[in-house]
Amino acid sequence: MFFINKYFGKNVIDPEISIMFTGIIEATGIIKRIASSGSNKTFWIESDISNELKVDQSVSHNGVCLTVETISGNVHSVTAINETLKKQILDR
Ligand SMILES: Cc1nc2c(=O)[nH]c(=O)nc-2n(C[C@H](O)[C@H](O)[C@H](O)CO)c1C
Repeated sequence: MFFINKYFGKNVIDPEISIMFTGIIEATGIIKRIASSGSNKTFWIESDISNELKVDQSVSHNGVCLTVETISGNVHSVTAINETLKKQILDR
């Protein structure tokens, strides 16, 4: 599940406690599919706000800003490059 915010959010990572997302959470999304292409990963996410998004819009997912690539009904897709996957918590 992703926490989705159309604006910038911030992840606060405390290994003793867990991971807390700070910022206004506009929606939660369910990951419907993940596909790898080289070291990149594309996520298809179903959410109540997916159909309000625009292609090329920067949307925060668990505090990580990702660019919307496709929108189909209530599912949108984003791709995280390896650099992002290494630094962030998207695929854990
Ligand atoms: C707008 C945006 N879009 C993407 C994206 O589509 N895919 C991606 O992997 N990274 C993007 N980034 C950068 C990340 O939010 C993040 O700040 C950097 O990868 C550093 O961890 C940004 C800022």
